[in-house]
Amino acid sequence: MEPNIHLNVEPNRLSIYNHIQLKTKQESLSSFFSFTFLSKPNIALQTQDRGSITETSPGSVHIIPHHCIVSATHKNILHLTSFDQTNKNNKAIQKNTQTTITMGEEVDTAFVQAPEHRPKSSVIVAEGIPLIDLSPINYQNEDTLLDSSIENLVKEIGSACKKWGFFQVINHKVPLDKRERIEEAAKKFFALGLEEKLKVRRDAVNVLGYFEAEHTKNVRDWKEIYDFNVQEPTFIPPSDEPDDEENVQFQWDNRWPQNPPEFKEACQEYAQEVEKLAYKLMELVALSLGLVPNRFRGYFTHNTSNIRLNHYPACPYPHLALGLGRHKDTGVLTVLAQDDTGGLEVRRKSDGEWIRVKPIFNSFIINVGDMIQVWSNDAYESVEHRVMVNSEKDRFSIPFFLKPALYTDVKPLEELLDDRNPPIYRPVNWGKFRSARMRSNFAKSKVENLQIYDFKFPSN
Ligand SMILES: O=C(O)CCC(=O)C(=O)O
Ligand SMILES: [Fe+2]
Repeated sequence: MEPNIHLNVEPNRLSIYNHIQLKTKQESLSSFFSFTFLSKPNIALQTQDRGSITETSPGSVHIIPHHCIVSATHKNILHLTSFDQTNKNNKAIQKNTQTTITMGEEVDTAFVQAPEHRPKSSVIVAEGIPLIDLSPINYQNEDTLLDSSIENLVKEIGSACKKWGFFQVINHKVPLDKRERIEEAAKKFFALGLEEKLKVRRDAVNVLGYFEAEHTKNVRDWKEIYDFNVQEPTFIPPSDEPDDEENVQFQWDNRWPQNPPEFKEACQEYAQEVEKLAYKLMELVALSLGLVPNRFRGYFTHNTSNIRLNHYPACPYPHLALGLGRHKDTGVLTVLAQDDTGGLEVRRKSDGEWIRVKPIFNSFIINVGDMIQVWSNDAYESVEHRVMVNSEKDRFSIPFFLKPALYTDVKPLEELLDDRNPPIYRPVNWGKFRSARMRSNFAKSKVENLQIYDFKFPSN
């Protein structure tokens, strides 16, 4: 019987990658494929029976069993021959079917990280970031926290902020149903066709909405996002000089999609709950620095806090790209809900290793942003983190970014300073800092974007 090659070409949704399933018709053990690669290397061959992957080089020939999946990470011209070997009267008969196919788009180099920033194949999860139980604050009815009964909790928060800049919390009082509702709404939104999502696309003027081309440190992230602001609509500009160009640059209105219909409500209800948690955490942070619990409250009257919905699609080259490149959060504090896929990595302060944050059901990941670093005069540092992608599963996450009013001049807090601890930062105008950082997220730019250390006084 003549063997047949069945080609089943399945382009990836982002159309960067092709998988081709090859099957001989009769699937007998004596049928094989032979491949000749005429173009670039980096085809992965995966035989379904053994699941092994072989890297190949141009021009090589591979004979493999009757059923396999070929994945190309570069544009490849592939000459395929399938043949059936049967032994008739001790004579090998070889019947060939030949096909030539072109498969795989080029890897889009915009997504490719420099070798030193690519994910490692081994992942460290051993000693994770601290897990903190917030139940002690749930017994308090007062508006602001009372120091005495939560001494240990305050210590735990302080030490996590110092050592890691990151921790996870449980028993946080954000209702699970509200979280599940926004997670569902996010999934439905991202599942819409691109044309639909582009109706609420962010641009250089409208800074909120959908965006699929975010760059971190000049490399494109493997993700799509949707941003909305928690507080609408008062925006008091960064400076009161009417001619200051920072004042007119951006349009801050939320841009709600029509679909799914419950999207806006799900987002707003969740935002209220997670915002309450963020303020409680700020009280704990204040206490841990020896400040009065409501020390930070005033900065958030006209806050610019926002929520981001992140969708990281499965990626055909997770060894080259990142869902989100290494970065520090610019705001005050981040409260992040990640799903059960995993992928967030935190730079361990003690040795610079990347540590994977293990997903824990119904927990939140909290991290210190650049503004706490400045207020605390470096007692608590904003720590680098990044997101790995994988080739099998999409990942969703929802960070809430607590951010002050645009006009806030953030500077080391007087109460924390003395002769031995002089201020190491000059004031950072939040609105201007944020604008400068946002401009760099749209596309590749020639200069490294503004960082918080640019505000440090020169050391002698
Ligand atoms: O998706 C994540 O786990 C992290 C997201 C993040 O770090 C960010 O959006 O700033
Ligand atoms: Fe982040």
